[in-house]
Amino acid sequence: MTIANKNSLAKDKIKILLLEGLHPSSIEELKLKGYSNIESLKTSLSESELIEKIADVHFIGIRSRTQLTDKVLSHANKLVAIGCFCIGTNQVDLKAAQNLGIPVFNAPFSNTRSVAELVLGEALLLLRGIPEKSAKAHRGEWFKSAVGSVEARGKVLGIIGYGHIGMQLGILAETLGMRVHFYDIETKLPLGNARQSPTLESLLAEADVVSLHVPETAQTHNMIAQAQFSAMKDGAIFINASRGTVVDINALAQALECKKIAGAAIDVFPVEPKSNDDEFFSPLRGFDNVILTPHIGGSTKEAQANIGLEVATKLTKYSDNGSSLSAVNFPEVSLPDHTIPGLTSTSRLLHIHHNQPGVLTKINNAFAEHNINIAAQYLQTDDKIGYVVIDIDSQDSEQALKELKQIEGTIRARILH
Ligand SMILES: NC(=O)C1=CN([C@@H]2O[C@H](COP(=O)(O)OP(=O)(O)OC[C@H]3O[C@@H](n4cnc5c(N)ncnc54)[C@H](O)[C@@H]3O)[C@@H](O)[C@H]2O)C=CC1
Ligand SMILES: O=C(O)C(=O)COP(=O)(O)O
Repeated sequence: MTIANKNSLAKDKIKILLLEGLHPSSIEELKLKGYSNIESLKTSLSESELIEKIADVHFIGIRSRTQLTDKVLSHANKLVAIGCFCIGTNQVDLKAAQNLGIPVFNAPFSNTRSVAELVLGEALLLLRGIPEKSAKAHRGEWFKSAVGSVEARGKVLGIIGYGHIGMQLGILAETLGMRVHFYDIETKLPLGNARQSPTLESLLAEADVVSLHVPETAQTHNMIAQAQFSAMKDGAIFINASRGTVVDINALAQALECKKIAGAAIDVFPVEPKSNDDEFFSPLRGFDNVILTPHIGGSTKEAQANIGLEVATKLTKYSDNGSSLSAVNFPEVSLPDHTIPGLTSTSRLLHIHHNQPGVLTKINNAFAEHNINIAAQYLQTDDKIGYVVIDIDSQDSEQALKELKQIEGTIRARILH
């Protein structure tokens, strides 16, 4: 049994729900830090199941399938933080979470190498027409031919979205002698001999292999549709391991049908089955020259183990000392550990508020009125919210919490320890 301040929760009362079969490293890390009240499920949950379950959960861990919508979050009365055990955070309504004072953490690097390796492997196979030849062989057909088969060496790899994955892919591809061109909305430092294309159209016109590595945003929705397929080279190879919504899937099916695109590898889909037991429907089923994979770009032993540890550590740090470093929707505060000798007799309080002028002054005035001595104070804001962490003498913690809750603009206030 862990001991807690009267107004903070004992660790064994902190309820953690982990979904989508997270790697055991996540549970190991949580347990190591003293969190034992963990429910871990292999699958995602539907909206109604989530609404029911999330009501008494303090932390939730998900991957890319679980949709934490505004509606679901409005039932998350006790939720302290969300861990996305993946890169993408588009499955969470980040604004809704922010308004409720709930930080969202992810693992921005852990599975990037896995995606880059998969994409490069697929590019090589598709340039040689292997998926088609393999499919025929499985049906008893012998299709020995060099027609349409080319080496990767000297070919142009067009990367759309030159971020963590796109850059690694570029470096790996150059080791094979590919020429790397990329398109990004930001000006990026080209690694190796890569070069940035000024427009998406110019990139599409020059690439032998086009690979997508952008996040799901309003801007990337259907960014590759009929016009973009038309702008590609005849016989180009197309790869998408980013998000299904980035590509008009029917336009891709058409481009494959008319042989504009010679082959494709698709890992992500506009609609993906909720579990391995559900049937997968797609207009791309049945094309021998298309590699279809069930959203496994980041699904390697190494990536999942690293992600489990990384995100669990971020959640326990936030829970243990209030550190919000690397939250994607929340002001980032990096804090000293409260177990540092000399700080043990202090209490730490967290205050999350709407970012409006004067909140800090009001807090300090209220504390001064009650002779509450502030040992340390950390404040960060973003355009919407402010996050202040305050260390005070332990004996004053209850009064301080009372004062914090009365400050105008307060979203949440609690005693951490
Ligand atoms: N298939 C899978 O299992 C996985 C898929 N992903 C997906 O891959 C995406 C990319 O991952 P990272 O490279 O780590 O992200 P990142 O954030 O490092 O890079 C994304 C890049 O895209 C650029 N970008 C954004 N909007 C753009 C636009 N409209 N046009 C052109 N460029 C644009 C950004 O400036 C940035 O350079 C993730 O957001 C995620 O959705 C990530 C991991 C695994
Ligand atoms: O990291 C990402 O964004 C991914 O797409 C991987 O998602 P997953 O953890 O495999 O559900």
